[in-house]
Amino acid sequence: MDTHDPSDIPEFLEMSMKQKKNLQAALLRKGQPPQWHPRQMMLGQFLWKLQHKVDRSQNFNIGTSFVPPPYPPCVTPFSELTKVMIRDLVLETQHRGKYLLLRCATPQDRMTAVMAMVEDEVDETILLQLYHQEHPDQAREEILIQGRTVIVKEPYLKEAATGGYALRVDHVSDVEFLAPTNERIPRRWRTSPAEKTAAAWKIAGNAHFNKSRHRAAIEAYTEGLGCSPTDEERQILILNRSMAHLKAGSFDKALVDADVAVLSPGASEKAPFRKAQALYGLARFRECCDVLKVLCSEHPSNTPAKDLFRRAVARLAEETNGRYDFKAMHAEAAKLRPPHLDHATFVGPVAVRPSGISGGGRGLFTTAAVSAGDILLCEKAFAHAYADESNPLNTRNVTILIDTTTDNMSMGAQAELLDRLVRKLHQNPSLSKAITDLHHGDYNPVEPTSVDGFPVVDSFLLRRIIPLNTFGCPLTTLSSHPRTSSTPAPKDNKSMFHSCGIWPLASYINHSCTSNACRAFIGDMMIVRAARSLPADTEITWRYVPPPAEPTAYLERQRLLRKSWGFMCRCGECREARDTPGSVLETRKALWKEVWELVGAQRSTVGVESVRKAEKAVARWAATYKRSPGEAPRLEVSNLQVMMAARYRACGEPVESVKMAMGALNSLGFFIEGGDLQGEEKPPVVKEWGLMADHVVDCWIFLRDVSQLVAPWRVDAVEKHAKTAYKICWGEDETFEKTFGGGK
Ligand SMILES: C[S@@+](CC[C@H](N)C(=O)[O-])C[C@H]1O[C@@H](n2cnc3c(N)ncnc32)[C@H](O)[C@@H]1O
Repeated sequence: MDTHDPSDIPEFLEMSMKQKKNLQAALLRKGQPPQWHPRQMMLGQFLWKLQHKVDRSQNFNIGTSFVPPPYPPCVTPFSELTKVMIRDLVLETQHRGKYLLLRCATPQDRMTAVMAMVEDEVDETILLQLYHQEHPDQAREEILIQGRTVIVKEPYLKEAATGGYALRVDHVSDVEFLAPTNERIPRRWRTSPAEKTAAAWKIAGNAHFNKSRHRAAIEAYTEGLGCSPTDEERQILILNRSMAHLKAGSFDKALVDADVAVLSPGASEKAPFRKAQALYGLARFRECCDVLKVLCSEHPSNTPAKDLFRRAVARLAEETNGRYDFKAMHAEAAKLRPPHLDHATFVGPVAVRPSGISGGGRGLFTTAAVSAGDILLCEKAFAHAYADESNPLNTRNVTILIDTTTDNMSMGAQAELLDRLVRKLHQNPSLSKAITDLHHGDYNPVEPTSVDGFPVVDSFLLRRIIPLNTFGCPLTTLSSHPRTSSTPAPKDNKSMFHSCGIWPLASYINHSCTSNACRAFIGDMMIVRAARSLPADTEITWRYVPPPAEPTAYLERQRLLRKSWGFMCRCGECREARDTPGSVLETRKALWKEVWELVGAQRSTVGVESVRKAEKAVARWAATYKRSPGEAPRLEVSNLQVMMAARYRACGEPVESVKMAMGALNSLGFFIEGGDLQGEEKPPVVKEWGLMADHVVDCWIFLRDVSQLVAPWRVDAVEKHAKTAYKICWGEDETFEKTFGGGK
């Protein structure tokens, strides 16, 4: 939702079509043995390219990857796989039930994938391409180290885009890196590491850790643990490994190590601290607080523990009562890049249930009555990829993933999101279900979620989940909204963003153009509020695509919904648009022209007679609808009424201008009692909130400003409604006064 879709860009479309043809040609050779080139030639070519590679840190570089048709990750235990040699492989085929034992014959190269030439035990050579191996935030360490042994399970051989052949590994769980002492390494490939003792491995591990080589550090500490360490050495190795896991984002493994350390005799205070850090990383704040409470009472001078305890208590409070310091969150988002904030998810009175919308699968429902503006959830992104919206491709390396099966393209941050998601699930299987349970269309995922004790991550499943469940997002709604942004809004794609993320619970919300909830962002936090009063057991809905800019946009909206999410919307607004005959659309077009000519923005001054004429034209337009505004909001009519309210005000007609502004709200389905400037002095009471269109807040602010001049008795009530509308759109009302000033 709201993400840039590069698949309509002609250059990319052309590239995709070309590659599709290449793929189809390659698939014709499926099952055939490849024409192998001599080993020296293949190694020479790879090394030559590596040596003559342009320094990519100095150049703008686009890496393209064409995703092959989906193939499943290996879920067969290693003991049931049989070894094959490179020469046994056939083209465009996944070799189920087989594995390759390989040694890295060259240093690695890095493009969209991590690559190296690898050889088997009879010295056959091939290019190995590993995808999604790296966490985008982490210091880049060597993954395919020359001389190291790797196992590729159920290998997939394909023609490489650059010519020749390659083993393509899309599933991180299909490759195993063997530590130097692993007994599966053939004797003639074995090298004897310099480190022989636990103490030496600890020193080696620490050296790697200090250079942010966390994989290597973890491996060294693991080797040390296999060298009969003393109790003291074991405690240090385990705690250091736990720390390296924390740094690598493997909170599950960090927790396992910390738990072992806590139970070891003579455990130091670092053990519960590591445990608390891992629990914090997994957002298990209550357990984290429990551990830290004991630690801080036993070691009152442990400052890092006290600091973490303070943060964990704050997160627990957010998670429990949904109260956030939004101003502080804005300050954090302004400072941090990427804007990944240190806050907890609050789940309000909502639950996932079968949707009431035909074909809608599951949806999110209220479990208690809520009022307009109430918080439904404030969710921390499970994964979030940031791009500076003012210059989204201002990075040296841009990745474009082109899926020729689904015709889906992702670029920059969207491609990065996939890497982030794969790494997070691979490193933290305890968190997987939140993502793998999300809607994935007709994709059939594999059953087991682990094999040989290791998590299985299906990157093709995630590739299906991402386009269906991802939200494009600004740095903050406050900084991007046309009303509060310091940069002018782009004319097209006004709510499309390059930054994006996955908010799993929010993903259960189905689409309706006549939505009843709104989302706003502060960094990687999404705030969802009720846009109207909702009784308990109401299905929450919002718009997947922006509201139509013009009456004819109905078909375009349906096309977008069908293309991206596979359904047609049948809300009141869409049914009204569908049932509107062409002749009525023609009438509306003519009326729009008439109104525009009478009071349009191109006219510097407008006489009150023209505004009255325009008002009549708008009334004729409003009479063309079959359904009430409550059922089918009339966005275009409302927009025109806002324009006329301003015109009446400029003509010195406050009563008429208030009537028009209230009319603009009524056209969106608002039902407001009192509040006009004639008759009794009754402040407006909103009985029903309507569609939360972009101009709703402006309307209320307009009403407040007019009231200040001619009817101060209504200012407080109007400002209260303005604040509620602001809270719904911007997610919070702490910045309301700064944006729109105080009421008096
Ligand atoms: C982000 S998911 C929403 C949660 C999803 N309903 C589920 O069961 O997990 C988007 C998918 O929900 C379904 N969906 C959402 N809104 C719908 C609507 N108004 N009518 C029919 N299907 C809808 C479509 O299958 C769409 O691809």
